[in-house]
Amino acid sequence: MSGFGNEFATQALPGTLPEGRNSPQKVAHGLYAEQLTGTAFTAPRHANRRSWLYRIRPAAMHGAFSPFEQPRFHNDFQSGPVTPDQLRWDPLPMPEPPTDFAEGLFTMAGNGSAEAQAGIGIHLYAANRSMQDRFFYNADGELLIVPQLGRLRIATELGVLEVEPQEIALIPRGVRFRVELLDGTARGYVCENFGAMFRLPDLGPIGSNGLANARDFLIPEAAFEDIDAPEGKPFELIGKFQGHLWRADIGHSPLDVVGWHGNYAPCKYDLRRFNTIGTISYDHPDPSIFLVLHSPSDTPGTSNIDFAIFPPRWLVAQDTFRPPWFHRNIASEYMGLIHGAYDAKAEGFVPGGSSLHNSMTGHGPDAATFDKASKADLSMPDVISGTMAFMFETRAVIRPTTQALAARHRQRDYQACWAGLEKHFIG
Ligand SMILES: O=C(O)Cc1cc(O)ccc1O
Ligand SMILES: [Fe+2]
Repeated sequence: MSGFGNEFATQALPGTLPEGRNSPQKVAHGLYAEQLTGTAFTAPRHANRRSWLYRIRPAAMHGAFSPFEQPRFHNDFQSGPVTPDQLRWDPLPMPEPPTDFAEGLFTMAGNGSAEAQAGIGIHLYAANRSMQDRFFYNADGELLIVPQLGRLRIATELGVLEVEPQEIALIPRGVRFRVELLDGTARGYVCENFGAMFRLPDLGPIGSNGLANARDFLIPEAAFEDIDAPEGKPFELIGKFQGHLWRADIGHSPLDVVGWHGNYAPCKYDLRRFNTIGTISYDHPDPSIFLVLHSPSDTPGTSNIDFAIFPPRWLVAQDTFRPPWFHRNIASEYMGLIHGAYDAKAEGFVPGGSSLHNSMTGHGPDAATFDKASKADLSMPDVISGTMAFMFETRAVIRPTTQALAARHRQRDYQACWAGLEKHFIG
């Protein structure tokens, strides 16, 4: 099905969805009715998100929760000093022992909290096996999954999404799912959104089309599992709740929703469908022109999180330094690279890598990029192809975790990329 935030109705067995009401005395096929709300009951209609699920067993059926030990995945963004240094990392190394998606999550940075209902958790994942007899949900926020290596099959309560690198998946807060690896190994980025749900940005003078078009977001049809755990060998439900992981026994697959209707559902989007808009005269526009999704904050025009991409595009600007300019912003920027090379960095920023430039920290093109772009022949258009970088941009400072700062894959010489910028001043 297609269309961001649309109202959908889907059933894997005919006659599942009740007509004219949500909660009949008896649901067809002996199912239970359950409502899943993602916004306040009283949220304005345009922002109100909920779905009705018709399932084999209610979500309430599972054992008691106890802590699940996975110390690399958390929301401890510290309250002490945070370095204003420019930071960059190589990709997270692939694990050697069998590691699934939940076990392979590694928290890099973040701000805010689930409790504050504002902020971001930024995580990487590296996995080499599918989740087996195990299901995951996140009560703390919506998950934006950005695969960088390997295709994922994400089986959710509301249906199955298959995503490959250069596609993204959005899993709403609370929705239970299992991640299977279709290529044996997988690596990527996860943005955990503690604030308002991601939405498509207003387009202003761009008009009624452009950037990420609503119809290119794909939503799964209902698909269910009717699986009971073997006697004495329960499955596992892992929940993330208030910054920590918990586990509970569950005697059946919770992916047992036979039909659902509503507008609170997972979706996927192919970043290659992005309608990229840029200058056809002069100057390099602000990166807000590349906005895919944003989570608004309580201040109009100032996002909790912006998810922007840097896709293939033509550069035609005249009398212009065409790559990203040198800059300092009030916002903070965490970048990743899915594919190819990024136009502001000649080397060192590799696919699977990350960079972090916090509020008012100076950054921009490296010395090699500055040199090349300052001498480029602007009478010819230039094409940037075979690339896909992205940015999680937030209003609050992005605090790197202790493990990210200490990580072997951190590039401790990152600042050297600007050391070769020469003094050209002629007084
Ligand atoms: O820092 C970066 O590379 C991201 C970025 C790109 C751009 O085109 C303009 C501003 C900006 O922060
Ligand atoms: Fe920047």
